Amino acid sequence: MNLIIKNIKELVQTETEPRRWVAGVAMAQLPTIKNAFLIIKNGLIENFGTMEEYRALDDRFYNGFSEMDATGRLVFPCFVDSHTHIVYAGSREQEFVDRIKGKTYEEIAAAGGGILNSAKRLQDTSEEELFKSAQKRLHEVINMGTGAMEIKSGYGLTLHDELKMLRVIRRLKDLNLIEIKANFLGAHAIPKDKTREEYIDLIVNEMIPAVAAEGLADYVDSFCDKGFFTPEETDRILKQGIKYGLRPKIHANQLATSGGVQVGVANNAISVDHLEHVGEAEIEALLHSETMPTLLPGAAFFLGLHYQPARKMIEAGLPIALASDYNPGSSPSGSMPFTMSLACIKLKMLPEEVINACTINSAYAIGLEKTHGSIAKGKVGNVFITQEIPGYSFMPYAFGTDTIDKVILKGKVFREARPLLNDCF
Ligand SMILES: N=CN[C@@H](CCC(=O)O)C(=O)O
Ligand SMILES: [Zn+2]
Repeated sequence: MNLIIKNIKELVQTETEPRRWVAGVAMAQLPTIKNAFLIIKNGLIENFGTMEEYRALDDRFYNGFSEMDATGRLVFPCFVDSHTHIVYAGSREQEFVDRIKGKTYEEIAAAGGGILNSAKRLQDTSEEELFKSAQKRLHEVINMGTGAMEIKSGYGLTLHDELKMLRVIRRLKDLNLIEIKANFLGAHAIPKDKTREEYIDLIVNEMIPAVAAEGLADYVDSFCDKGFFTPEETDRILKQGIKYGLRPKIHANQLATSGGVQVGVANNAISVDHLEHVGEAEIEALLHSETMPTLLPGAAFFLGLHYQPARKMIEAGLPIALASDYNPGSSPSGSMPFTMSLACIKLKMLPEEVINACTINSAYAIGLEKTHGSIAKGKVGNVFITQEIPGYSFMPYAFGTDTIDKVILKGKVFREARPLLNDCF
């Protein structure tokens, strides 16, 4: 679809020179254009600039385009959510209540709850049912401004069920307008009926070759953490994934200083995610890498863990990406606006830093920095228009408030304007 958005109060995250990511002090710089226009043609960003520049254009080229007026509103590139687990069955609010009463996430997992609880439910659920519930979650997050995402397997834990999850992800990819990357997370937990050795052999010898044979995944993951997979086990799994064309993208250092960051970097992971436990050695390893440190403050918030040392990382010169970690156990929300608020409030990141972390840097974390994550000519026309708000810092400031008015995917309106509650009176 062809669309012109005019009179934009501020067009956020504009880009004229391609960037892979932004790091260190540059994270606090956010390019924007005030009083702007944006043109989307055949689903791609065709042009943008000031309204003055717009008036100088020859409008014969834009005959027949739909028009929108964004007076008082900001336009952002859609968020890229680079870490989710939205294919799952059932929910885990009983564990939520158990944690309120004092149990820890690790205690619940060790007693057969947690990931194993979700795996049991997923094994008992058909592919069709899984698809329907994941599709609902996908629509939910698009309405909150997400325009590209990564989805993991990891609640199957058998060859049959891991493939079932990945086929659901493929179907989501095929049937939706947003770009989706699939991550094979067989190494999420050890199932009860297998020893560690048996299960890791299964991942390496059967699951990875089968996933690759059907072309079902872009990435290979491992939950490299205390009580889950060791760096040595992770290294074996990642190397086998690489052999089968899957780039590593892993869970690391959520529960302890696990060695996950180093094993990820050593295997050229595209990102290492969570990072509650990060010290000098991890920062040093990341500084000399092409690996995007990805923070998931929603999981730290929900589990009551201490927050990631974002300031220390940025001051050391690192880039940071942020993602929702939408999953039933540690982050049952896929809201990128709330992720931004948490990162500002708890990680002490600036609004400019969180916007960079949720757009261009998270696009890099799923290999989409050339097509998503900024307003640049030729990139995919996935944008959202805000309600009338004072400026971009209002979004993370007004936590929990729905500040989005419309979501546009490839130039098509996905979410129509919804009045704010105030407008109803
Ligand atoms: N940390 C590992 N995996 C998920 C949680 C999975 C679960 O508890 O179901 C996460 O990213 O937080
Ligand atoms: Zn995760």
